[in-house]
Amino acid sequence: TMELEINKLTANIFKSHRETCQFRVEELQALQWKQFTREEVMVYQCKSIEEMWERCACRLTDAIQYVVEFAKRIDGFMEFCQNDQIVLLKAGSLEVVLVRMSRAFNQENNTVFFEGKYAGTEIFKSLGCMDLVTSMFDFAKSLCTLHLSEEEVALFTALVLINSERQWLQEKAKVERLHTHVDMAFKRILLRNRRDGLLSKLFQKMAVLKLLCAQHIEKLRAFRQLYPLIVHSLFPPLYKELFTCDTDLQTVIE
Ligand SMILES: O=S(=O)(c1cccc(C(F)(F)F)c1)N1CCc2ccc(OCc3c(Cl)cncc3Cl)cc21
Repeated sequence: TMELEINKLTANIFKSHRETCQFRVEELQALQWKQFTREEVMVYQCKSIEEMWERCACRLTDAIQYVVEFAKRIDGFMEFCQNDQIVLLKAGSLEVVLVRMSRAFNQENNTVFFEGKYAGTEIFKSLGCMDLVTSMFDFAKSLCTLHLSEEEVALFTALVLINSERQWLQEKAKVERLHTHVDMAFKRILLRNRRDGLLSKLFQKMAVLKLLCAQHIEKLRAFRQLYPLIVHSLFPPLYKELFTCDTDLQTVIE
């Protein structure tokens, strides 16, 4: 029955999230008062723009690898054609990383987990894109105020990823069917937890996610104008496949 199918999908998405969330909430909470010292902040702020960009690109790629694994474990995702799997990951992986980042945000002092400790925006100064960094911190903060449970994060990130409105999908109807089932699963959980006001708030967040991803692409384009060889030789292949348009995607889905 449909009821049974939705229950099975819900359990599968919870399990996939637990297995691929990169950092458990308990770990992140245990670390949240481990701050960088003033000296450590200085060291980061003295790094070159090239080095900080390379670090962030690598950290982001690490996070995205877990999102790729999350997607692959969602029942139905691997049944999509290769093109559609790649289209969904290209469009949605950073969005999922940004939703997950809210779990690593400390609202008391506006710091976020980065390279083993919690950092304020000032640590990212040498990236040369404090507007994007600030927007990402603001997004993480705004998501924190919704106090999402791990189940709500799991279902919301699945919904963000399996989006049948993405451009260039070849089997849109197939993606739509799974999206509808994830949507039903999410609505059931929200009703059961008496959180039904949440979905409309989350839809507003999706619009912000889109803007943040567009901003990131813009900043990457500007950076690449200045340092083409850094991007070419030092940025992870997966990062380049997902965020630049000049490579055909191979390594995304093994
Ligand atoms: O580096 S993270 O551990 C990181 C962790 C916390 C806050 C940040 C930042 F930076 F958002 F405050 C970065 N990581 C994991 C999650 C994540 C998302 C985007 C990202 O990089 C995008 C980027 C930016 Cl925002 C500016 N210039 C170059 C790049 Cl590639 C990195 C990242």
